[in-house]
Amino acid sequence: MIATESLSKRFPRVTALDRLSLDIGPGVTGLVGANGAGKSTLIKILLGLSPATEGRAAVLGLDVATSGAEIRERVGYMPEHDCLPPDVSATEFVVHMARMSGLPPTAARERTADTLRHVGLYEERYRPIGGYSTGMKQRVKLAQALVHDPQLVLLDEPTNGLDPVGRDEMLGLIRRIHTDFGISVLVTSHLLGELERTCDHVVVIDGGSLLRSSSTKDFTQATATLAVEVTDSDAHPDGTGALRTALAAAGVRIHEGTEEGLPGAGHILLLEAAGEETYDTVRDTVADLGLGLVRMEQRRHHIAEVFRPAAAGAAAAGDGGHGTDDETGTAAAAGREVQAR
Ligand SMILES: Nc1ncnc2c1ncn2[C@@H]1O[C@H](COP(=O)(O)OP(=O)(O)OP(=O)(O)O)[C@@H](O)[C@H]1O
Repeated sequence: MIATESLSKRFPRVTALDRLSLDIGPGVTGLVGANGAGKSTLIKILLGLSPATEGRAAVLGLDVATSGAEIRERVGYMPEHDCLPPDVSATEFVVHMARMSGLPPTAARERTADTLRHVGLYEERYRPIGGYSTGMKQRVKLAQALVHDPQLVLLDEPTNGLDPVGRDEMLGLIRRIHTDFGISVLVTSHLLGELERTCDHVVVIDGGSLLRSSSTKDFTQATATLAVEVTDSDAHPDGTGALRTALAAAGVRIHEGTEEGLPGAGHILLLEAAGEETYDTVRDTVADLGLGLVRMEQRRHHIAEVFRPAAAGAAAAGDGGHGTDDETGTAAAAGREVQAR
């Protein structure tokens, strides 16, 4: 779908993209990076709207340097910033955009009705956009990107300014663009966590350079790590410490990593699960010590944790689904930590 080779964009005072090489296939791909990481610059180059300083890029097999118009015919674009005319209705605006994309009048009206219904704006479609909420405006921007039935859409920060409910709804819509219509998606965000739920593949950039590109599954793969939390007792006022010593004596490997920032951090032991018998060893050891077992669960990575220093070498870092803040840090902060290692 998208391929770049040593792509750079230099402005007089700043390098927005620095020898970026990417290969993005079909499906939903997240492009994550902090403000200023170079996401919007990359999108503008991919649309043929802004020339690269050096390197090459192709979208749907078309060279961005020579085939900008053909690319824009086949690709939808949802810009980051508010760019909607306040005095016209969603229907008028989206029909206009469909006509601009080359659809004949009847097809433009039909596609507009279908697309506005898909983004959940059917009832309000005749009201002027100026009276819309941020969430509704984002939906209009999404509708105009989809109306000409593109093969690929580039969505620049579509969840910007939305409250948590609006953000979840937008992420659901984005997912369905691919599942319902087979349209591939490149979606940018500065929030690592929201891409984890929405994307098949995640690309992380910082300072215009590639930090990592891999499937969401690889980012978040299940690890053979057990998290164990126990109560203290009169005999063992530091239950966690007593369990640590006893398990180490029983030959269980204990990870050094902790779960900073998570509820119960400091009381949770992270162990290597060598097999089924590790579960039995933990259960028996907890019982022998007379402690209460609060929980024992296998851990998964969250994307954000891939970038935490504590995660280095400790596949341990992770969360079983209770309380990791999906928005922990930005890609840039994360990236700097990665680079620092
Ligand atoms: N036309 C321009 N002239 C000069 N510098 C620019 C221009 N466009 C972008 N930049 C700079 O290039 C860098 C990358 O900007 P870009 O907008 O691509 O980042 P971004 O990841 O999309 O961030 P944001 O989410 O804030 O839009 C920033 O330092 C920005 O200030």
